[in-house]
Amino acid sequence: MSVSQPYVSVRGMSFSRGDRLIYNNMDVDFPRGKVTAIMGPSGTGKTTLLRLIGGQLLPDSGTIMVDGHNVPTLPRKELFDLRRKKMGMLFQTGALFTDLNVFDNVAFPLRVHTDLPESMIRDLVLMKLEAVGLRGARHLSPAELSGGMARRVALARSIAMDPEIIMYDEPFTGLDPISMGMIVKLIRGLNEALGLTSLLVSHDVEESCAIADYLCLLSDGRVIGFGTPEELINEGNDEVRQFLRGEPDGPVPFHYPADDYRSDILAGVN
Ligand SMILES: Nc1ncnc2c1ncn2[C@@H]1O[C@H](COP(=O)(O)OP(=O)(O)OP(=O)(O)O)[C@@H](O)[C@H]1O
Repeated sequence: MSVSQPYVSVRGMSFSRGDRLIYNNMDVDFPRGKVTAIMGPSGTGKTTLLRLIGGQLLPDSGTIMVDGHNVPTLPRKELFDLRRKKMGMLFQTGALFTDLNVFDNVAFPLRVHTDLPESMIRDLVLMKLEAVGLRGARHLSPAELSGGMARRVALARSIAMDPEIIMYDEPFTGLDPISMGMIVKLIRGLNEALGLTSLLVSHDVEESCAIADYLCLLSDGRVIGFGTPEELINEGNDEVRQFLRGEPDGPVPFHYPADDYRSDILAGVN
């Protein structure tokens, strides 16, 4: 799919881990102001793609334009500025600081990256906490929060600096259905309220279809489908439909590439 004004535009991008080619000359555009869910079999490279967009990993070749800046060639300082001013990231491992309370966790990026007076930081933090429904929980410590609340505080922290794009990696993992529903609603709501571009990596087909404007399906180092959930469910190729319907048998292989099984067993080495 070609997008008229993408916020992120990847062209001819290749990336390997050791001798494993994760991306092979990939092109993809992520539309501005929309929620795009990036999906695909385990180990395809979804998290890797977010890290490439965030400049934490460098591609072997190709361009990764974020709002007109080619991330892989940005000097260090400009990359930090881009990340700080425009990108919010919510990684599953992005734990809260356990020795800071909820308020101070959300205030942290503002205190580190801005010279704003404390009175303004207070207003901003309360605004972000209000947006995730936890203004009343600001004095609690992370140990006093449920998993779902902690995820919402992390979300408030990741929007503290008013990013233009926010990348979520598996934001629903480990949440009970109610907390999951709240996060789904929040991701969608924040996208609209703040005019964000959102990229969401998730395995949850139902939740992703419910909030995403577009789905981007990756397999074997390339995009195998890009479109609205309806388009892909109704018109996607066999591989796309296999994935969205959760069918174990189909064109997407169950096995990670391996040597011949029989010779592997007989070789007797690990
Ligand atoms: N730090 C690393 N060093 C070496 N290989 C890595 C590293 N991180 C990831 N990989 C490999 O890169 C590939 C892509 O990993 P990635 O985590 O991006 O996949 P994913 O699609 O997000 O998977 P999942 O859905 O299981 O989270 C995998 O084969 C993984 O084994």
